[in-house]
Amino acid sequence: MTGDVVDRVFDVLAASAPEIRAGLPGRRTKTAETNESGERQLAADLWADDLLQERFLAVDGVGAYASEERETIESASETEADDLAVAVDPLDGSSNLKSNNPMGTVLGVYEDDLPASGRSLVGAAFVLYGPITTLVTAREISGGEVRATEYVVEDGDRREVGTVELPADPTVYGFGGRVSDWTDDFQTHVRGIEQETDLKLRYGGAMIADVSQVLTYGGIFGYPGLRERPEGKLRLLFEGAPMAYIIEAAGGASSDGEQSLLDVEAESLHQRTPVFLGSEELVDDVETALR
Ligand SMILES: O=P(O)(O)OC[C@H]1O[C@](O)(COP(=O)(O)O)[C@@H](O)[C@@H]1O
Ligand SMILES: [Mg+2]
Ligand SMILES: [Mg+2]
Repeated sequence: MTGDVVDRVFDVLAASAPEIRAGLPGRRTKTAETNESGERQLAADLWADDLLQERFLAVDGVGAYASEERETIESASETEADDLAVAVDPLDGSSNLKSNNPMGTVLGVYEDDLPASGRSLVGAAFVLYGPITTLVTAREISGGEVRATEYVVEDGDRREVGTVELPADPTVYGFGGRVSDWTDDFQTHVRGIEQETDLKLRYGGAMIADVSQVLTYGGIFGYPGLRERPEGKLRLLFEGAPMAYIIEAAGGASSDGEQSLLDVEAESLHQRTPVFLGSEELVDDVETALR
């Protein structure tokens, strides 16, 4: 039953992706509005949020919709006690719209009322609007095993490409924020990566696109806690936990600097957290450096 609802949510995301993509060209301008995180919203952010709210709340078995771009949780017109909640970053990396660089959509499907920790996730997915539109999903397949699968989205349908597994030999790294805003410990750690490893820098300013490189080539993506903002930038419910669910399903690891992002307690809907996602040994190294 839960698995069926999760599948329907993934289907709706796949069906909506080409439509969202097609609606982007005319919506690259900033509006006068700001979201709960204090960021100026683009016309595209607001439009994709409205579209996804309507679509997901119409799914049988989905009772609630929450998003980075709206203050409060929206409920379906008719709800049941065991309904699932969908939490969405409608456009991740939307500042890339101006320069025409890749962006994405992220979602988590939670079985508990929001805010809930990543341990309540029963599914997560992201769409990458790159040269082609791809969808990566993660959900339980049997007996507690969660699998990540990649699809190509064509004509609103998803065609399976295969299981996603991080390569054993990592090759890329990328960290967000300004270097001067990083803590001394984190600066030292990154200098070590630059000078003592063979990893190549890959950073594009959209978490989805950067994590997709990590899923493909192995490595690490992170947005650390900053000197003036120890909680970092990315949001736990809409970005950190869903991506952690996916990367852990693909054989990688996640961390807020101390523990798996799935174990971070969720106290508020728009809560931020430092985010590290990638190959297990590289995530372990960050935890050691920040300890
Ligand atoms: O420009 P910065 O500070 O490096 O931040 C980039 C990060 O912020 C984000 O754009 C935040 O996501 P939104 O675009 O959904 O607000 C991430 O995708 C990206 O990793
Ligand atoms: Mg985002
Ligand atoms: Mg966003």
